[in-house]
Amino acid sequence: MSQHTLYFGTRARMFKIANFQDSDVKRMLSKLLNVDKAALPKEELREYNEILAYMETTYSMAQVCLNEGPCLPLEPDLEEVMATSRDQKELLWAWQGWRDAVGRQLRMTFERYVQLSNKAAKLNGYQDMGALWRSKYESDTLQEDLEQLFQELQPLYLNLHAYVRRALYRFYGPELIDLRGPIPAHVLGNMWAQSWVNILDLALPFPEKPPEDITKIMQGQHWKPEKMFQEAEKFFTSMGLLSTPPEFWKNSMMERPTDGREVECHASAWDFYNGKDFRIKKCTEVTIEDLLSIFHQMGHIQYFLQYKNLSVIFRAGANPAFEEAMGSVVTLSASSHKHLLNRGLLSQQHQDKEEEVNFLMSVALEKIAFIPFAYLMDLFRWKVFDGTIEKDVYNQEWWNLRLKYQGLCPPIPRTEEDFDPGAKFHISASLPYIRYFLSLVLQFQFHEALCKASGHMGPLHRCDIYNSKEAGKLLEDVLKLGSSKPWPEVLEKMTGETKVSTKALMTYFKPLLNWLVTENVRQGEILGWPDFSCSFEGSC
Ligand SMILES: CC(=O)N[C@@H](CC(=O)O)C(=O)NC[C@H](CC1(C(=O)N[C@@H](Cc2ccc(O)cc2)C(=O)O)CCCC1)C(=O)O
Ligand SMILES: [Zn+2]
Repeated sequence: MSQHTLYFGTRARMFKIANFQDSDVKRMLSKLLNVDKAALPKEELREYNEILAYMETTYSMAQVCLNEGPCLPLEPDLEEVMATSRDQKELLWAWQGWRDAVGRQLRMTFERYVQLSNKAAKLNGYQDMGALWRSKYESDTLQEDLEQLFQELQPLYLNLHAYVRRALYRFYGPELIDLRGPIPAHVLGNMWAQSWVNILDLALPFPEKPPEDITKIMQGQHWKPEKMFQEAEKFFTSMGLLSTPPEFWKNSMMERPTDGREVECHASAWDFYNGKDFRIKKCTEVTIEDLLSIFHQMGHIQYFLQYKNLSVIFRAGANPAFEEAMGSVVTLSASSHKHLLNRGLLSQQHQDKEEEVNFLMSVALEKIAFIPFAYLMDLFRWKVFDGTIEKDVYNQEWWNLRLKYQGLCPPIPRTEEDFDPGAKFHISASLPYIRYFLSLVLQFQFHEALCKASGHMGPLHRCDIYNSKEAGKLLEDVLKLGSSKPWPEVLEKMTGETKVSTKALMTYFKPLLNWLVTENVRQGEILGWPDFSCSFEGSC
């Protein structure tokens, strides 16, 4: 891919785009001009690739060892501890151990990664790598638009944060939780506190009506990873979309290898750009969380399949957030009560009002909790690339953003020996992240449009587009355009709107927001974290 990019990128530089009339040719030339890291001189490209390999290998090989016991990898062991342990000392052990094993090791390398990234960006005509990443969205008001979306979602996040803080206070007590302060980052059920769905049991609005445990039902029905992949594929084919070719089933890695091979377990979907070979690599566990993640990956595969006949220059999503939203929009239907009941993964026929609030809470703990995290991940990196954040304050600036946007603080003091952002996959793998923030808003906008096309009546959170050929046709018309048209045109084709809007997301969560506001008023909650004075240097 790098050779192809360099060869055609170099030749594209011989032409002045302004001299062309055909909009497709102009679009192709402008995309070819960006050769990303291939612009680096040979020596520095080699060093850059070594740095990327070192960061990703460090991340994928890292383990945290018990005193005299075994060493635990991130997937599935440390993630399991973070998800299920309710012992804050054990949570702290995993949280700190992971950051010592990964973040600390990457600190120096990351500084060199920033230098080489910015050099590559400049050689492509960009101010810095952040500017190159943002250029994928073809908008000169991107940062303002993103801030506007974030502000519109604040009421929802602040109410959820206050409510969850109260739930954690009830369980862990005042010595750990300050009802007017930020939440310690290790008790939210996830290594990066980016999704809080694993503490649903502590935050269930109506605990006397707990939802059925779908993971237990899957294991009881002897689900295997392959069946999970087939289930995800069936969702797409039920809508009249494309099935996966035989190579997919032959070449994908669906489970962690048992032959001793060390693999990067973070799930990913791969297009080999030959129109035939498409793969998913995942260390699958039989859980509902992994089933939904496979739906997400299969969404990437469906996009690859739909645009495989386009010129290779246009084989990408309309913008990176479209790619992410295509997989996630399907999970909104797949995780609905109606769908899970229809697929035999739930037995309870209907949900009453209170069970519906419980359900919406579980979706909010996954999707609303994620908003500020997804926003700050690249706010941090953009500032690192443009020099606003200097290398000797990487970690304290990271925690300033975690406090400001997520209302979290580190459970123990952090120093500049640490490099906590490096403990997140996408930072060690140099994968941009703002795509997930934008995808969160887009996926609800798509969900609303697809539900309408499928003839769904009633609340958005009860919609399931499974089996809808109309929704499938709408999706297909968008997916097969790839990145050949400006994304506002593609958005309009799907939703009738040319702007990203939080309206659909707010509609989906309206019943929950009403309940949250009432509950928080009843408890006299403070929204936000005015008491952010942490006891010692920046920790809770
Ligand atoms: C060659 C290559 O790089 N391919 C790309 C795809 C492409 O560019 O074509 C790719 O496979 N990227 C991997 C990444 C994997 C996952 C992820 O990392 N998710 C984020 C954010 C998130 C969190 C919750 C959620 O519900 C949805 C997303 C995280 O876990 O932090 C892990 C589980 C889900 C998605 C992905 O699929 O996006
Ligand atoms: Zn994705």
